[in-house]
Amino acid sequence: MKIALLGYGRMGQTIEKIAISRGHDVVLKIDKDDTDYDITVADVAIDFSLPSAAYGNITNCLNNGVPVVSGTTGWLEKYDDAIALCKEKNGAFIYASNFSLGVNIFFELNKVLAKMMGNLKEYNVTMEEIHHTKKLDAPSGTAITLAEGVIENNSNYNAWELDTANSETSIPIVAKRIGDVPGTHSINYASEVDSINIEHVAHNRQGFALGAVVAAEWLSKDKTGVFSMKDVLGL
Ligand SMILES: NC(=O)C1=CN([C@@H]2O[C@H](COP(=O)(O)OP(=O)(O)OC[C@H]3O[C@@H](n4cnc5c(N)ncnc54)[C@H](O)[C@@H]3O)[C@@H](O)[C@H]2O)C=CC1
Ligand SMILES: O=C(O)C1=N[C@H](C(=O)O)C[C@H](O)C1
Repeated sequence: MKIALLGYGRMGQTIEKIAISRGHDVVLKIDKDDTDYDITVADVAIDFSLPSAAYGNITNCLNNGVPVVSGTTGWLEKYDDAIALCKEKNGAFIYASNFSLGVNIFFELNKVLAKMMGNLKEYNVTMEEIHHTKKLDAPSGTAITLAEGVIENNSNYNAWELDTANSETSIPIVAKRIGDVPGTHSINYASEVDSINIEHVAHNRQGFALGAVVAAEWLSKDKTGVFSMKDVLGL
């Protein structure tokens, strides 16, 4: 498979190694100063760029009939426009706030726990995410997906807020930036008598990168439409 990497930073470089180890050719490595390139030389594109760049990269792929996988976070105010373009162009697109297998299992665990806690009003939920100091967006895309998982499955909550919640129905997400932490997410339900805590800890970026390459392999096999990692992993 011929892969275009849109964004050649920490994730782009990790994805390149994994893609090559799985027998793929990386035919384009596009970073911030590359404006003049032909995306159609690739069978599939993988975008891990910046919140400000992701939408332009995705629309370029969809407008040129190239299936695109995006893991960039912090651009989701334009997600519905990307979906509409994908449908209009009969294209293929996957966005995931987190491509790792472990986090996608954690997403499902979070939903089950949220449902179980729905009738237990004595527990209050809080979330925490910890990432490296170079991260541009807060809260993380993964934390937002986790908060949405609680809101969809527990009628005690209808919103999330960064740091402190201003109402009982809002989930506070505390975002910490420390060293080179690849990504730690935890969800805590606390009552006066006890607490329940679930946590996912990424040890490095390999899991995110492998998931993105697996998603690109899956998407490039004659798929049209908008998909998620649940589709790829069959969860
Ligand atoms: N969904 C997931 O599983 C994961 C998502 N991420 C997200 O992926 C994104 C990238 O993360 P990192 O690689 O750690 O960041 P990074 O800062 O190391 O790399 C981003 C690269 O994009 C480049 N760039 C800037 N403008 C561009 C443009 N127009 N086209 C292409 N590239 C451009 C930058 O120069 C930089 O080299 C972030 O939004 C991060 O939150 C990171 C890890 C996992
Ligand atoms: O910026 C990162 O590094 C990460 N970003 C993603 C997010 O915002 O959730 C995924 C992962 O946690 C690493």
